Amino acid sequence: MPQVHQLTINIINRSSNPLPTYATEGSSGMDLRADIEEEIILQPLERRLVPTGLFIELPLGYEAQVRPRSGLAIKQGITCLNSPGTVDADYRGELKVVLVNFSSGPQTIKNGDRIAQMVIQRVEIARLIQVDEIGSTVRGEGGFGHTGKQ
Ligand SMILES: O=c1ccn([C@H]2C[C@H](O)[C@@H](COP(=O)(O)OP(=O)(O)OP(=O)(O)O)O2)c(=O)[nH]1
Ligand SMILES: [Mg+2]
Repeated sequence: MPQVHQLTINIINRSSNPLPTYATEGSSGMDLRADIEEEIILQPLERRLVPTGLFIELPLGYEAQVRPRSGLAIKQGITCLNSPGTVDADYRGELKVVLVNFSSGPQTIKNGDRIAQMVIQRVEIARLIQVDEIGSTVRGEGGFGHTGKQ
């Protein structure tokens, strides 16, 4: 699968870990690594803001999504509490990951562990126009499971 990287993004790496990379040529996300001096032990249902040591300069019209890794979720019950985390184009602070432990036992995070993945996405910047009526549809106001389960 040929992949052309047309988009370049400036990033500062103050961690001792390598820059995030796409693990395979078809990967959507680049894994983010924990940049921590001491290991973190997350107790059941405990949440923690985990630093990455990364500072990104996203072009306007893009966002970065911080998403969970499925392996961590299924093996250790660890996920991103605010999934998907939204990194705004104008954010210049450190990229951090809001981890939570949904397992029944303590879970350990070590420096350099790949704790989440970052997906770069285009976003539309919309202008809202206030009106009194909006167009009708077949679905109408039905939602939240109104079409059933099967
Ligand atoms: O998983 C995340 C989510 C957010 N952020 C950073 C970048 C983002 O631009 C900023 C604000 O995130 P968000 O808008 O989700 O949080 P908020 O609670 O609305 O804070 P703010 O009032 O600063 O927008 O925090 C992260 O580093 N990781
Ligand atoms: Mg916000």
